[in-house]
Amino acid sequence: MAAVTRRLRSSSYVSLIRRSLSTAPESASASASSESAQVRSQSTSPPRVDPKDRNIQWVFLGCPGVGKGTYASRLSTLLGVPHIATGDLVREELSSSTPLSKQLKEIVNQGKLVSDEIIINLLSKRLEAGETNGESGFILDGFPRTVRQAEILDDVTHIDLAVNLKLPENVLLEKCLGRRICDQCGKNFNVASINVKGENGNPAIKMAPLLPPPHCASKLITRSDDTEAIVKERFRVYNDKSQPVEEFYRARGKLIEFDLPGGIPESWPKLLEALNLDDYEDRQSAAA
Ligand SMILES: Nc1ncnc2c1ncn2[C@@H]1O[C@H](COP(=O)(O)OP(=O)(O)O)[C@@H](O)[C@H]1O
Repeated sequence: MAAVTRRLRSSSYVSLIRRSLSTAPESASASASSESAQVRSQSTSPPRVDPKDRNIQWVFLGCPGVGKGTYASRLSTLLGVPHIATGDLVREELSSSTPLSKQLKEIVNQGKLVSDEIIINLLSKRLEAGETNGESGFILDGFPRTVRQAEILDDVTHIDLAVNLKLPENVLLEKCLGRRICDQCGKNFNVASINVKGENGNPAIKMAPLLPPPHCASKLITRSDDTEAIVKERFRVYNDKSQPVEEFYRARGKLIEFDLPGGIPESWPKLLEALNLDDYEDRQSAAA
């Protein structure tokens, strides 16, 4: 583990990603997904080890709108590791006026994925900055999103756990359409009030809106890619390109499947339980 941490901290980690990118064949995705499809192991269960003694190099998977950002960010605060969301890196780039931002705008607003090359360059820069600041460990949100990205990550470092958050697609659509961001502070909110009846063996799901405080209420904006047509295209792209990534980690015994039972109050304690962190939060608050 120490060797991996050293490797992660050393700047060679970033150059390794770049080197892997230039050598990984495009066709790797197809072969890896068919290989993984043959090996179907059960979801894993993380060890009950104090996170202080545990290497935290996790990835969060899941459809657009499922709440990867919400839960990855809460866990990052709890565990003291950086939360790195590639969607945020893309949006930061979009807000600049570089030639790359124009290219990205077009891709993102069609609900498509940015190329592996571009996303890995953005991620490498972010990791490089983290290395300089002495960061250790990470929770990646929105990466990897293709099997090729997963293979490149696997080539350069060890991933301990892949957490796959799940919600039914009708709930995901409502959640995406309800998303709002405060233009000033950047915090995320959701104005959707979700109340889906249980049918066809699926449980009922209720989620209260996550409303902004008064000082953010007049500054809410909607992401340009959160329209119904673009969200549906993103679901299609997810099923096509990103779902095989679930299989990639399942085949390696690293996948935790987590069906969200409702909003944050119901889901957060259950997620901590699934990650064997349920008593860790209590111990942290007791120590504070
Ligand atoms: N790992 C990635 N690979 C390719 N494109 C990405 C990746 N991460 C983010 N993007 C681009 O940024 C957009 C927004 O990402 P994100 O905020 O993670 O969206 P979502 O809410 O759909 O999970 C994506 O639709 C895609 O165009």
